Amino acid sequence: MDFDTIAAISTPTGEGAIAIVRISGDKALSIADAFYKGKHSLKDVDTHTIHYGHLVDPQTEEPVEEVMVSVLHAPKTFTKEDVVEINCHGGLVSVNKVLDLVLSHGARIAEPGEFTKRAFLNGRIDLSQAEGVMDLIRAKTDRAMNAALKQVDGRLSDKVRRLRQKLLETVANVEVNIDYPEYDAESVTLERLRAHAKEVRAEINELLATAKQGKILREGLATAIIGRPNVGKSSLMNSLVHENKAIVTDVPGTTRDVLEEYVNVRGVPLRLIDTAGIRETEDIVEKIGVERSHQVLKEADLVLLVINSAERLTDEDEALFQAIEGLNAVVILNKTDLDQKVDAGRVKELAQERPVITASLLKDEGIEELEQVISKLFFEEGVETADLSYISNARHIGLLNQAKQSIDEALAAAEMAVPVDMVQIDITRAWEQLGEIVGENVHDSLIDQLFSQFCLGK
Ligand SMILES: Nc1nc2c(c(=O)[nH]1)N(C=O)[C@@H](CNc1ccc(C(=O)N[C@@H](CCC(=O)O)C(=O)O)cc1)CN2
Ligand SMILES: Nc1nc2c(ncn2[C@@H]2O[C@H](COP(=O)(O)OP(=O)(O)OP(=O)(O)O)[C@@H](O)[C@H]2O)c(=O)[nH]1
Ligand SMILES: [Mg+2]
Repeated sequence: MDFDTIAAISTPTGEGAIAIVRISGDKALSIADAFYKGKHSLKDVDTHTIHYGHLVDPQTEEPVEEVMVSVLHAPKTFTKEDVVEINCHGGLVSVNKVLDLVLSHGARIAEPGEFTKRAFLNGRIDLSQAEGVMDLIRAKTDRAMNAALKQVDGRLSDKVRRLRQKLLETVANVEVNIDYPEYDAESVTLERLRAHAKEVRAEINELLATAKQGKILREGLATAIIGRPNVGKSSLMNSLVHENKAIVTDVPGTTRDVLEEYVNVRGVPLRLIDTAGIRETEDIVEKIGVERSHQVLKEADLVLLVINSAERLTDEDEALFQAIEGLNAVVILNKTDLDQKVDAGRVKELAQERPVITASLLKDEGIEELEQVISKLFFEEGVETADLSYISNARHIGLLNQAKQSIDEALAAAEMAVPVDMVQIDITRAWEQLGEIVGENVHDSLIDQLFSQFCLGK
């Protein structure tokens, strides 16, 4: 396809050793060559080679930067277009000067995600692979990164293509039946269609079964630490992240706002949320914090309820147990190094089926057990798919559900002995819905919206 030449800074902003300005498009080489001075003209060098030299502003003849320039000829590049990457010194001023030079010689500044969008539009990758690229950048744990990498490699695309092929074959069968009714008795066709459709439905169900964990892998399990003031919530946060991120003091009401940290607990990504201790309070700042704590509770996938075992249970503790009714939770009886005053039997009763762990965060006791319980909660429920192909993207989940419904409708129609070409309509719809996952027949505005969520220079 014919596109203009784009450029962007492809490394994070800030000071670093090296920064890269990436250029892609027909004019990439001639643009870079206009201000590059080295041993050879960039037009004469082999593809996939890197060259030392200087950038010189042709107007002022002032040297701008000392650089290394990579030259990559189409089509074996990230975008399938000619690509030039200028590796310059990683200072804000330097890299922006280089970008300005590139832009003033005929390149246009790239939109967020535009390099990856070109890889898609030029047919190097499909839409689910492009979405995988973004997940790769955002991955917060090894596991999430592996899953994203598989998607970039086309694992999901291959699966979706196979399912579509299977549906297509049933449709082809139906066509034969319509065109040459004498070839294949309608009942035989329907029988085959039913069998194939059921197979596809089963595989879609398998994919959907990985979705819950996929979403958690991507976004982290929203884990709220709650409890009365001063019971050790912030201490728990610090123990789990193995760092002193949250302020811990012996003053009740220390944590005023909600504090978030990502942590990897035995492969389970947690989005840990430390909250303000929940109590009736007149302090205006603390009051807002307490309201936010209640809000966090509403959105939590998992609750860690901390109780001070060196004090008797209070009405506030009992109220907290009520507040977590119906939620996944682990109860932590903290401060076991002090004189024990809590009624452990009553806590067990209030916790119902939920795990209760005793801990002394001050002495670093109980954390191992808690980590074990969390990873068990996460992996026990289901399917830890061996090949790590999780579905985690809301768009994919929606489309899989739609395709499943279309197949259900086809199967229901087949049961009711409606004409076979009516059944075909439902199967074709399922085929189209699966196609949207890999980017077939998707609307331009959806494409634009998906890529605009990428970061600049990607
Ligand atoms: N300097 C630099 N590093 C980078 C990237 C980049 O664009 N520039 N990437 C950007 O994300 C990633 C690497 N991704 C890439 C993916 C495909 C191709 C590519 O040229 N593919 C061709 C040819 C493959 C081959 O030679 O075998 C193709 O698939 O046709 C290049 C980079 C990570 N590191
Ligand atoms: N003895 C003892 N003290 C602890 C233990 N865990 C935490 N503490 C102390 O309890 C006090 C409160 O701890 P924090 O972690 O700040 O408690 P919090 O629940 O976050 O308190 P707020 O933010 O005020 O709601 C601090 O002085 C901690 O050092 C423990 O296991 N044993
Ligand atoms: Mg705190």
